[in-house]
Amino acid sequence: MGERAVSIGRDPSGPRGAVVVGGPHGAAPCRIIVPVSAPGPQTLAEEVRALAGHPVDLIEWRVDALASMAPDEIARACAVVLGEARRPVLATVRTAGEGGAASLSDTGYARLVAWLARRADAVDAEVARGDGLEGGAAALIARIHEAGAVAVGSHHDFSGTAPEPRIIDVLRAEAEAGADIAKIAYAARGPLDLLQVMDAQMWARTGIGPPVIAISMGRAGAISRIAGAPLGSAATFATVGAPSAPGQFRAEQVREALDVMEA
Ligand SMILES: O=C1C[C@@](O)(C(=O)O)C[C@@H](O)[C@@H]1O
Repeated sequence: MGERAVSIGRDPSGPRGAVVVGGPHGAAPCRIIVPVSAPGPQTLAEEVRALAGHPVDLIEWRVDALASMAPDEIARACAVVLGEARRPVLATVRTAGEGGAASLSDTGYARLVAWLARRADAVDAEVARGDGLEGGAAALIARIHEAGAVAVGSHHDFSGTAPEPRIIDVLRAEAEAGADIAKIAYAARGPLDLLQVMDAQMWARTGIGPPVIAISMGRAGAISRIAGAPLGSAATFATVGAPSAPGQFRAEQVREALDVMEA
């Protein structure tokens, strides 16, 4: 287990191409994901274009950063991001309970996620949202798969870090719900929190199946963002423009660090 590789990109020969995440431990490189979080279509177009020339493997579009969540505005922004992107796009609707800006009912969230899954290359699925849905997180992820996108299971806690067994349980629950990639992010209140997250990642990389992204947010957790493949990290988030979470480094800094860690 833990050797699974996931190809992200619904049209590998198209302008956004495809990127493989995960694969054999040690050999599979950690991918760099850069968020774009402009408030509207015009500024998003500029933000996506500005990624050219930077070491970006995947683009994360933070849908919740839009100034208006009206369906027309989301559709316009989506067309711009997918049209301008030259890397596969992961669409993320981060809800207020998990550190984002989207205030949606569980069914409204599921509807938007399914809509995005018919367009984007991959979609983030907050597994906790599944609790309020018929069929739970597994049904949410099944809708993403039916729509032809890769599902990234996620869980975020900006208030602190859970004990390691709980972190492993969350990653396992994401995998059991059908996520192609399992991701967690916890705020580090100190170095011991970082170690809980890193230990959980190293256990999960062989124990649960899908590639794992485990992030310890904030200064004390910074090493988790550059640990790379040797410590079981399938991908990491880095910035070109504005950061989307505490402790993110610039994409160039991460590229250099990963080159050292993965040499
Ligand atoms: O899940 C994550 C990870 C993240 O929270 C981070 O800490 O880098 C940044 C978010 O944009 C992304 O959706």
